[in-house]
Amino acid sequence: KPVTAYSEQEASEAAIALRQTLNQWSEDYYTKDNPEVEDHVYDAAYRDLQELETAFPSIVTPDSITQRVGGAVLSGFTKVRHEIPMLSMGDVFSRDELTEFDQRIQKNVGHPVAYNVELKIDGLAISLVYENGKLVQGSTRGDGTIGEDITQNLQTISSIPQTLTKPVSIEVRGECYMPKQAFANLNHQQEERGEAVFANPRNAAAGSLRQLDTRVTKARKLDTFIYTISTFDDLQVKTQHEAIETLEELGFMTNPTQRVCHNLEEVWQYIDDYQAQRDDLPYGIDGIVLKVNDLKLQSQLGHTVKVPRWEIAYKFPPEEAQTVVRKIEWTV
Ligand SMILES: CC(C)(C)c1nc(N2CCN(c3ncccn3)CC2)c2cc(C(N)=O)c(N)nc2n1
Repeated sequence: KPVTAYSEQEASEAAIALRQTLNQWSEDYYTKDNPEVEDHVYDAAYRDLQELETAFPSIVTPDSITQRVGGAVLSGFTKVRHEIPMLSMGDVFSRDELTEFDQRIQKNVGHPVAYNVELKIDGLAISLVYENGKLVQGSTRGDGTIGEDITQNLQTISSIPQTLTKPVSIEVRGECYMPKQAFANLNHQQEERGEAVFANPRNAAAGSLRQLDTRVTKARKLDTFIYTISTFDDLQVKTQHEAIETLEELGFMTNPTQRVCHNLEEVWQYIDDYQAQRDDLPYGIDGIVLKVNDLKLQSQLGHTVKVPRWEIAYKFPPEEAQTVVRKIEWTV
């Protein structure tokens, strides 16, 4: 019915219902292959919500899906202090060094440990803060202690939930990256426009996130993999593997390749598996990350000024650029 036929109360109720439907459809769109509804159905409902919110500005809520679109042009980025520093990662380049790492851990804790092994996504680290399940702040890693507030830019990334499935207050961290195909299309477009091309997907992601015009960020097809819960609400999580499963349950995009390895043989297998698949992955990786899986052991091992003692990155040799470019078909 025409929006003029609504009372304010009816408009508010209709808007709430539309938001829930649109959020569900949007969630399905990014988590399932077969989106539940046709685009035109989604667009019609989106337009209905916009009409209601335009006719009744008082019913607009900050988490409404209509508020996600980029539109603000920021004058600059305010600084954000990370209460829990975003640590660096030790990295090694040989299996012998990985063995040394494992020996050091076993000596320290007095017994063999299981590792959660993850791909090292070649993007840039971000932090997301939620209060009662609502996104309140998003920031870059910066120097690990002071980052930049890029909340509005992060809100344009569809895989970052505006609202979690549970009203928890947590801080999470992960990697923001640009998929290889989006990177190829962007550089193609940059060339067409006579603008500078980006050297690699990580630079393209960084440049897209540090945009003062959020509409540009929105157009850049960025994505995320979240891998850490920094502050725990009353979440019952005992291992890194469970933490990532919990992140997925909360509505975050997580990387599906994580694997618990009970010894280094299983780690070598994971490395062989993913070094072989590297060129075919839709996103860039520059190695793998080993993390002591048991969270109590992690805190027992602690960290040095900059680096946790309980994790290590094993870096792959740089991939030859031409193989990456050759693999990707230009889309016009
Ligand atoms: C939580 C810890 C500290 C163990 C941690 N830290 C990470 N990083 C820290 C250093 N970072 C960094 N960035 C710039 C300069 C220095 N260090 C960039 C992220 C991780 C990055 C990835 C990834 N890329 O896929 C990952 N699966 N797990 C991580 N886990």
